[in-house]
Amino acid sequence: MAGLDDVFGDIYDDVDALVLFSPSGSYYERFSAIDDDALDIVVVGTENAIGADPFVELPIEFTDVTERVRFGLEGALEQGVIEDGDVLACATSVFDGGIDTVSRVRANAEDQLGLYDLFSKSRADADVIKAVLEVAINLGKKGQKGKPVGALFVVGDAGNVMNKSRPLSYNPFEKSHVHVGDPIVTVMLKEFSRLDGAFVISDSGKIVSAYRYLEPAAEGVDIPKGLGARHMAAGAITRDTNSIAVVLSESDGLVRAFKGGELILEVDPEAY
Ligand SMILES: Nc1ncnc2c1ncn2[C@@H]1O[C@H](COP(=O)(O)OP(=O)(O)OP(=O)(O)O)[C@@H](O)[C@H]1O
Ligand SMILES: [Mn+2]
Repeated sequence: MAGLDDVFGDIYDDVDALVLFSPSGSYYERFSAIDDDALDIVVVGTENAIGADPFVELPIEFTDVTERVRFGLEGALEQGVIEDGDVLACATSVFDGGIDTVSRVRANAEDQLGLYDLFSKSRADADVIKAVLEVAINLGKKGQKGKPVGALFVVGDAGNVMNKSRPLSYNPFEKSHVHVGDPIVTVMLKEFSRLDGAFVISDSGKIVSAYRYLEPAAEGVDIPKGLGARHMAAGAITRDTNSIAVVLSESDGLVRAFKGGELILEVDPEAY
């Protein structure tokens, strides 16, 4: 009689690599001990606490498993750890706790979201982009005194962004040296996001200005219908400069990221 291995075994039959998402140290060691030279093991996670090599870093702990896997594979392809067409067994956690699910996926280089590029190939530091994304997600979760709030952050290439925008009000960051990673910044950004305009942040994370009205050239920008002026300006400034933009929508509550004039990422803060 056939055992479960004969049935479920198809899932990991002839895979080129095993991709472990945020494994515990002991879990990782059990797989590293497998005696099979043809089987590569790749670890993906928000931090490499277990010192795995190769390792692919996630910018956020995607709660959507499809996004988590796609981002991980995009990063692994980009780093040359796996190849286009490789068959992978991706082991991850869908429910709370440890790894509970294995998906069989074929790596497809043409099916890239550009999500990995957003972090690794932008002018701004990956940590800065990650911090801004976190601020936007937190702002989206809590709103401003319970009311939904919108916000627009333009990150990187700040000199050019300043040249293609003008002030709507005095700049509270004029003489300050605050950085997106600083604990006080979340409070400040939350406070200042009540008023109009965009925050401009440098490659290294310094907050250059609040209250900027963006005036980029809008041609060649193809953002989804239904999004308004804030999203249009966000998309356009990333085409007109070497920046990326993170937008929290006041009307639908979603956080979106743009690069090169295109929508790259869309997440629901409530899911984090
Ligand atoms: N060019 C711009 N630069 C900076 N901020 C802008 C720009 N255009 C609009 N905004 C800001 O976006 C706010 C909302 O505008 P609008 O409703 O048209 O955008 P939206 O894309 O629909 O965003 P939301 O989903 O948050 O409503 C404006 O009140 C303004 O603060
Ligand atoms: Mn609107």
